Amino acid sequence: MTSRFDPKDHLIVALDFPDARQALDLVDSLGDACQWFKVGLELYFAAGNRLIEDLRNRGFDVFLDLKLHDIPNTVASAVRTATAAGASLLTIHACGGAAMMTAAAQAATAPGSPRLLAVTVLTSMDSVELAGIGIPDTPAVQALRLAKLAHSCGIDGMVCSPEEVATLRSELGQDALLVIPGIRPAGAALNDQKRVATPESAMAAGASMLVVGRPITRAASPIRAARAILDEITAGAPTT
Ligand SMILES: O=c1ccn([C@@H]2O[C@H](COP(=O)(O)O)[C@@H](O)[C@H]2O)c(=O)[nH]1
Repeated sequence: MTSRFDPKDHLIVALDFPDARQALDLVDSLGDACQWFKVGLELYFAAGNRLIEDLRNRGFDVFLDLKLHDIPNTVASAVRTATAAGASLLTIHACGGAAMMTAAAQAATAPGSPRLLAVTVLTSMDSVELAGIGIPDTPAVQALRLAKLAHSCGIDGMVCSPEEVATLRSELGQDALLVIPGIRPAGAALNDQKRVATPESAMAAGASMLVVGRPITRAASPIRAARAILDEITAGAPTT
């Protein structure tokens, strides 16, 4: 039996707020339109595991975007303690290398562990910024290199920009979990994002899930913005 496509399973709203009250006000304003919420560094430092528990108690799924990057032992230990928070997804930085990612993957085999996502090249970076940190390749080349490395280390999925998603999908196969920020509806402000695409084109290129922050959270009507993006997700999703 095939399960019915529901665009809510493919949209993660980034709760980039300085405190729990503002984050939960936004969540409340969306009603039941969205199922997944991302807690990043700003909100986690302010609200911690209690907010994750609160979101879970309301029936939502949580993506904890802490982008862990340290020596293997420290990252593996952090993955173990992060498991207690109850998030379903957790990020590490792929540029931490193979030993770090392998240790993280092993730590995430315990029951109740989140699925791990390796961040390849931040969507705010272009070739000039990569050159500035000593990487002469394009973001596309670097993202594919890091995604393959993460895959070989047993990491569940990858974060990349919409510009790389088609290549990663074809190289890593249908089972790879490709989670894509840098999403901007046509005409939306780019803010600090450099490698972007619309929700519809990111889905058509093979994205598993889209991460959207400001185009929803800073919209005059967050729920209207979220519904428009959900419609685009449906329009871009493969029909088979
Ligand atoms: O490469 C990356 C990795 C993570 N992010 C996060 O996604 C959201 C995007 O927010 P917008 O407001 O839609 O730009 C944000 O929380 C980032 O920390 C990313 O943008 N790029």
